[in-house]
Amino acid sequence: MQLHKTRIPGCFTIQPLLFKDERGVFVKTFRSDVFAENHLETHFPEQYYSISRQGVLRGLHFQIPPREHTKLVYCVSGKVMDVIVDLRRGSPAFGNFEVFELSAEEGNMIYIPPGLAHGFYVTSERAILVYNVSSLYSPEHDCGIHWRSIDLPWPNQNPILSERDGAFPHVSNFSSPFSFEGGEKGK
Ligand SMILES: Cc1cn([C@H]2C[C@H](O)[C@@H](COP(=O)(O)OP(=O)(O)O[C@H]3O[C@@H](C)C(=O)[C@@H](O)[C@H]3O)O2)c(=O)[nH]c1=O
Repeated sequence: MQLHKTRIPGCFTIQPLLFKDERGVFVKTFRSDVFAENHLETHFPEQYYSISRQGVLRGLHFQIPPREHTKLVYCVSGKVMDVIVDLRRGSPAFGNFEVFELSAEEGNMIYIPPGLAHGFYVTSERAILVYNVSSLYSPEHDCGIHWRSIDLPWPNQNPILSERDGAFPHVSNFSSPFSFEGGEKGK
């Protein structure tokens, strides 16, 4: 399992080992010892996955304080263009975004600290994304910003969206409740 820093402090890409043989592939997606050694979150009380078809865009989502959480995200079928945006006031990367390709073939993962918005666009025929989150779902704290309010290189300007995602505020109308403490896990 290899961890790589991104340009957004506290956000990492993680490459697990892929054991391939004639049967297929074996992938270990979480090791609490490796995460603890790297000062990453090890407590993930909820896990879930979504299945989406090509052209679907989900995001850009986050839970606000006091129910903010870390997400560990990976793709077990297909591939997606995955994006994060730093919403932490005082962060050296405040307002910046990063774009990654997550794919079942690569088995790569992204570790997203609290205060980052997350979303993705499905580039394969179908994609299954798995999430581990460090606190329980709270509908009252589950928020988002509009996907088009950040200058992201979306491959499609007319994606398949949920009604909720289409109604999220523009980032300029969103008063961020997140601040960068400089002591984020993984720093
Ligand atoms: C996220 C979530 C949703 N739900 C419910 C609410 C709703 O009825 C249904 C589908 O929810 P959504 O439309 O929010 O699903 P979706 O748009 O796939 O939401 C996800 O988007 C990506 C980008 C993320 O980063 C995830 O953390 C999550 O926010 O599932 C839960 O019960 N628990 C949860 O943890």
